[in-house]
Amino acid sequence: MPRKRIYIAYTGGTIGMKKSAQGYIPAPGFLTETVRGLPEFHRQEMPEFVIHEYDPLMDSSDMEPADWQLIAEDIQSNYADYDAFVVLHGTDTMAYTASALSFMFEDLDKPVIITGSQIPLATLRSDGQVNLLNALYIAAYYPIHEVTLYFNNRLFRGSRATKADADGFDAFASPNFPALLKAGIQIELIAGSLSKNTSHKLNVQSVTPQDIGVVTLYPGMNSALIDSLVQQPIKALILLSYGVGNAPQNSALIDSLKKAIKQGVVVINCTQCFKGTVNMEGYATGNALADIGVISGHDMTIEAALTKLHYLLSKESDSSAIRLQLTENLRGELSRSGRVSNRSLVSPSQ
Ligand SMILES: NC(=O)C[C@H](N)C(=O)O
Repeated sequence: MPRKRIYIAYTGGTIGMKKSAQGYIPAPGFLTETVRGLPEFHRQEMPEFVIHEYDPLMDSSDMEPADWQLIAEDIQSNYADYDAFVVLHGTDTMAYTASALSFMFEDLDKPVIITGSQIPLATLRSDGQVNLLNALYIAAYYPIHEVTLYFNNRLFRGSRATKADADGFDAFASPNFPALLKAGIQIELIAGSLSKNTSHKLNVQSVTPQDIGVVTLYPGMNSALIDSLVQQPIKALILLSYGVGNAPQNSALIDSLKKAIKQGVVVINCTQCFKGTVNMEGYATGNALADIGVISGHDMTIEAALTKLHYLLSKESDSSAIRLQLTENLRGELSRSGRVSNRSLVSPSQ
């Protein structure tokens, strides 16, 4: 069997960084040179690969939607020439990019795996070598045709992943969906599928920056804070509520949200809990939100909710289409399928 060909897009992040007086910084050429010197990467069993280094290399904390667009277009322009794609990326916003790319790639039928490391590849005890080596191996021999995130021996669905540990090697989790694959002594497929999705042509939906508010509720929060936020020219507001989607039964807060929804702001309710799902029918405190037209974010991560909003607000101009698709399962990002209660579709003018 001919060796698979993999395109590595090195965008930046710790994996290729070098120590400087200001701390770790990305250094052009350094990752490519390091990989060239590591014999495991060039064994006969490994796929062939090319490394394309971005200019400038970025710490992922500096990334913006324009960078998601750049990565998507880079993969699109190399799509026909490679069997799979590995994106080397900083860990800080890796889950945002993974979610964004999941939505932007429509009809993806090749693997796109995002990975990186907590310690630079060229540093002793780095997790970069195993992460990159396994990502390449899995892309070649266990091709799962979706956007995924590989870290610390697990492959996650991109639209389900979240950064879960700031300084540990087990830095990512997928709290509401099982890992697609686990790499132990054996490589074990769990929730992933090796069957091809489509034979359609890849379509990349562009995203443009969108003004989106994100608010975490906390006991004693002054509703004037929400009121002042919804006075801003925002198109959507992600409310990180308590438990299964509850907010205080404070009439000033409900009135602010109601006013925003009337003005066309899409308000989506995600839980601030690490795991679990929103169910606004559960308590009166959640019901009050559903009644005014707040949309359930179900069990989406905040990364998925934010990037899905970018995707939908860039693609659609009709607000009821946006509201409907937010509750639908587009890329495996939420557990509930298209079934939605009519109340969550109350249009802003009603
Ligand atoms: N481990 C890392 O890659 C963190 C780095 N600040 C980044 O996100 O680019």
